[in-house]
Amino acid sequence: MIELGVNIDHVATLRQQRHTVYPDPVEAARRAEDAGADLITLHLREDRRHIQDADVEAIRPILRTRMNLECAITPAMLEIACRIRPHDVCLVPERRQELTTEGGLDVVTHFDSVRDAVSRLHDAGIRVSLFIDAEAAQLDAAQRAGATVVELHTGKYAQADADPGARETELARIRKGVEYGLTLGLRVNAGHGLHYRNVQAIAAIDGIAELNIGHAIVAQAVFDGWEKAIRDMKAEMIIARQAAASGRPA
Ligand SMILES: CC(=O)[C@@H](O)[C@H](O)COP(=O)(O)O
Ligand SMILES: NCC(=O)COP(=O)(O)O
Repeated sequence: MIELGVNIDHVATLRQQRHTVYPDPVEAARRAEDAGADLITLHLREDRRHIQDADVEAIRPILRTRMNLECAITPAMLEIACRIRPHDVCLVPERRQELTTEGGLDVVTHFDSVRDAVSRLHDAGIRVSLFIDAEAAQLDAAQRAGATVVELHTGKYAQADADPGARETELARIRKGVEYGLTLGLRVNAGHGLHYRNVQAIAAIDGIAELNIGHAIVAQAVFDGWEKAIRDMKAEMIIARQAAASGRPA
């Protein structure tokens, strides 16, 4: 089956907007698990625009599922990850001025630093995922760097919402990436920019193990409440996967 990682970054965004104590990402994580989240994803950005170090510390021990900590490859972040020891670390590229994560990690170009980071995290007992674009060269490099998991960046697919041709091109690229990643023996996850109307085609791709979704769930929670927003997203994913498996249109 397919797993849902609920990304709680933008619960913290709302809190940081006014430096209040609410809404509390710890409560968001606990209640996400109650609603069926298979894991909790959070991105500790270098600029600390949403998730704070204290959030990561507080959430790690209360989780009943697993923590997927997203971070950039910097000495400080690797230090934090090795101290907190989440179940998974997903290494992501970061640019200070970006609105959100714009592209995948360029493992080909930064091969040595990625390989060293993977090795250091593995030594700490942490599974490592690399957030990459669905390109054969990046998948090859990810495997050679020692990662056992990749997360394919679905941002371009999501941006093509209004352009059916571009959407199909991106979907085909992701399908091909999943297929190739599996032949390399990688666990293949995906995420970024997925929402209630575009998640189905991605969830239907056989072989994707997990989708990480945040912004759309937090947005939907404004209208429906947090738990319902999570349950509904998971239902969309599972129905799409089951329909694809049985040859029915989702
Ligand atoms: C790496 C990734 O795709 C997520 O972490 C996403 O970027 C959410 O965090 P931001 O919205 O801060 O980019
Ligand atoms: N890695 C992708 C993620 O965690 C969620 O991204 P988004 O749904 O907030 O765009």
